[in-house]
Amino acid sequence: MRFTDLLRQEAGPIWEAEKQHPFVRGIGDGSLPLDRFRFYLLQDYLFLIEFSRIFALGAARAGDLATMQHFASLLHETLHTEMALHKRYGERFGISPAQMEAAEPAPTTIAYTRYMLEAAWRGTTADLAAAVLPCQWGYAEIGRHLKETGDTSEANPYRDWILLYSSEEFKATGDWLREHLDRAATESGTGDRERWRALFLTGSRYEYLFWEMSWRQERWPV
Ligand SMILES: Cc1ncc(CN)c(N)n1
Repeated sequence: MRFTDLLRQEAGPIWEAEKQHPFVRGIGDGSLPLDRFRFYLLQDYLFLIEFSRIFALGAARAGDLATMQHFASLLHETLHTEMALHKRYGERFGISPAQMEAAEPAPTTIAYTRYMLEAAWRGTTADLAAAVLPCQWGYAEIGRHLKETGDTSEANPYRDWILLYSSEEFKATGDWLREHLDRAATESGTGDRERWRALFLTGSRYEYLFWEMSWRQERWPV
């Protein structure tokens, strides 16, 4: 069994809780209140800016040209394809990209992005892959799940979200990160694999928390 399959198996209950989360279900059937999606959109825009820095670090750290190219294309996809989706949704809400960029990050957005950035900054490109896999692989899985079970008609305001995250192009980004981590796992000892396991599980929990934050429209208490 692939190392990343073992990680996915262990994180099963967390990933299932994500699929059952009212925010995710609401995207799927289009019932999510718009103010909750608007909150998510701004936080996710800020999230993606920090997320992009992680891929830039991956490119800088890469041990070979092919790995550098993969991280550079992940960086490009995030900055140009994913963020373009967010900008289009922003337009529908009458929010400009500059306003999105100036939004105040909520506690969970800061905690999650800094958690990943720290792992990427201190570790190897395999550590980086373990930390970001729950994002790329997780969104691809949720996107596919919602495409299969949800409403992708024009009536669903979140249709474009579902279509992007269920696309083959998006799935390929997570597939490559999995291969990168699996390759490292075959050449590493228990200590490394344990660290990657912890990064993957904590990342998965933060993914859940991000839905929860958006559902509750989390704010600083004081
Ligand atoms: C919180 C979160 N996690 C993952 C993704 C997919 N890159 C995202 N846009 N936002």
